[in-house]
Amino acid sequence: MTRIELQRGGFLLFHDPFLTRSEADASFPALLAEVPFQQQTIRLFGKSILQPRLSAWHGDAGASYTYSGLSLTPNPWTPALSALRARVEAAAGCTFNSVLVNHYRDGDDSMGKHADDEPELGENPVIASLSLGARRKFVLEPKHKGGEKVTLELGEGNLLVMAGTTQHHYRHGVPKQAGREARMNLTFRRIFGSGG
Ligand SMILES: O=C(O)CCC(=O)C(=O)O
Ligand SMILES: [Fe+2]
Repeated sequence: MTRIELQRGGFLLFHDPFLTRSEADASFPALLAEVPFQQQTIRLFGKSILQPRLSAWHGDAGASYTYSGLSLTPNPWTPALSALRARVEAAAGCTFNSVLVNHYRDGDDSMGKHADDEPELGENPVIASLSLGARRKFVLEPKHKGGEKVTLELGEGNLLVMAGTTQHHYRHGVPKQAGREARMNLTFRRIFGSGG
């Protein structure tokens, strides 16, 4: 495990490898079979846009979150998601009540730069990000001037934990990368409020 202190504040814990090869190889098809992936539409500047990836949100019944004024109820935990949650909680040393699962079908799928800083996640969220399948560049860069850019290759069952004030000072994303095979990423989170 490598600990990376971020210059502007916050830190990363990088476990590479994390899952064994056989755990990672078994998890990918199990999740494909169990998780109801959908291409979600988001509204941006008054326009409806299809997200460039598939996703699904699972969690405890109380862990609802509010998005564009809607209170969303998570899908229930599946066997593969519960097993991975237990594995990730043991490594992170904390508990999670929800997970956002993203499926990048190929190198054309991506995630724009953002910070996971919704109020439901609390002041300094611990976000544990497990990646399966093809490795993709994960870019973390400061929101404001000063501070370093960090690029990691996430995939093949490795685990990145973002903690401390990381979400206050940095944004992260997964750019397009031509020719890459399918990848899945699970960000385990703790949602506060609504009894969760
Ligand atoms: O796919 C990744 O590695 C990043 C996912 C992410 O940032 C998120 O779900 O908030
Ligand atoms: Fe994120």
